[in-house]
Amino acid sequence: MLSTAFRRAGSACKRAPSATCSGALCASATRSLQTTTRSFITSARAIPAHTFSRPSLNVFRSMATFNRAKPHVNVGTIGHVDHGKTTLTAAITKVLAEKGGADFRDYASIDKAPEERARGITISTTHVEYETDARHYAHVDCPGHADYIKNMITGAAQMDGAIIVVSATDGQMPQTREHLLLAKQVGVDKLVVYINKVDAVDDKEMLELVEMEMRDLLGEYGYDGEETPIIMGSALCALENREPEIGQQSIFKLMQAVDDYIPTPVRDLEKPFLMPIEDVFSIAGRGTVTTGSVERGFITKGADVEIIGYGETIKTTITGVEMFHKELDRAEAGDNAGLLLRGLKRDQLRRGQVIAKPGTITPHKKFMSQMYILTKDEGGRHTPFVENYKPQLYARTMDMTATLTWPDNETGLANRNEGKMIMPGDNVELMVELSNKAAIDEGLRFTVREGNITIGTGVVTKILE
Ligand SMILES: Nc1nc2c(ncn2[C@@H]2O[C@H](COP(=O)(O)OP(=O)(O)OP(=O)(O)O)[C@@H](O)[C@H]2O)c(=O)[nH]1
Ligand SMILES: [Mg+2]
Repeated sequence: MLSTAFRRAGSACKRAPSATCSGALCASATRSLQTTTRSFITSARAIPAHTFSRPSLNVFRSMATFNRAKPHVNVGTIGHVDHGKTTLTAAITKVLAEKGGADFRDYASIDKAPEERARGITISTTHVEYETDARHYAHVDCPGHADYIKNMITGAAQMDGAIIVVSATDGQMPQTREHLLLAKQVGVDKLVVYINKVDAVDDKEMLELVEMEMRDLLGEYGYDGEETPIIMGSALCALENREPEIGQQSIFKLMQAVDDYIPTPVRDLEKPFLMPIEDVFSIAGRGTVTTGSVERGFITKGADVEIIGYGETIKTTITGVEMFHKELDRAEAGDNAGLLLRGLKRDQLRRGQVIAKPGTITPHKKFMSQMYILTKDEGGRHTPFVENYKPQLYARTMDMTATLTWPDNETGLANRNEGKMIMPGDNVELMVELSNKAAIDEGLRFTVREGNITIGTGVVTKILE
């Protein structure tokens, strides 16, 4: 238990440094470590020493050692309340643990999700890890609907693919649709469907109907309704070692489908180069240097680049790469670098622009977004806001005034308020117009603030202009 806490504390910091996480062992991770340690100590006190030491030893003995050389993929369970997301998560770890590919995590330990903070929002999520023969997975399960929404919008636990759980007894329900829509919005392009609770349904036709309806629904939300794998089974049977056909076997089938159908994500290093400018200096005799943290790809001396944002795009060449006051040939994703630019004056450059491989990102002013508006308790607004609200938008290193308007064609999820008021706690689709051009791409995450208050957090879903 303690070791899991340490692992979690360590892994929490693989996130990109943000306002709440400054790299190394960030505050939130330390806090969750402390909380877990504290609860560990409290619970230990209640149990006689002999019963305490034995299970904890077994935990260490049974610990799976994961093969980090395998491709890593982030997945998660999504779907309507009570359809069996947590039971399935526990079942996957149980079935894979028997092959040495996981540490079994029981239902209670998954459902007792620790609270994390991302972009000022409290989100409860549990991460479990396991591996198949082909890949290593980090899997996220949230205890409540609101946590799924925040998690998907902030990308606090980003998913490269998802397992959507649908109960055979209910079929698709409102949150099945809502999670499907959100997943598509935030760029989860491939899903696998698990039709759960097959043990509770005798009628074969009923199962076929649920499958047919799911295929239609997938198509409706822009997924491939024909190709998407749909697995039928019972997570509870798998967890309780009953009816292996629909229990354990269904978990193997599910993981095979996840291995085969959800693609391995492109690593940051393999993406085209992009570095947001943090600062600009002019160095006598050498020229203009910009500093920043390389977001993706790599750059070498002599490469052609574009500077995008605020005004016209500028073309130039990198004449030097520096790190730790040393001149180098190359900087790559994750590095803090200084880049020397040919023929540019200091006043042509500013924080908030990005330096990118030519043609890979373009400047825009207007886009669609999916946003979560923070509640008062999360430090957000106390009151609703109306159309043409103008907060400050922060993304990468830039901040600009943004005008928020309601989209013309409202989707089912957007703008629940008939009176066109957005309430704290809402999850809405909003149109954003920036005061200036900025390097924007679909999937870019941002926050909006007013004064010292974080109003909301969002993700770019579609470029408009
Ligand atoms: N009969 C049957 N019941 C199941 C199965 N899987 C889960 N359940 C039951 O369904 C209920 C809900 O399961 P959970 O795993 O908590 O569902 P969830 O989707 O995580 O629920 P929330 O996190 O509250 O949204 C529990 O009582 C489970 O025991 C199954 O395969 N068969
Ligand atoms: Mg659950």
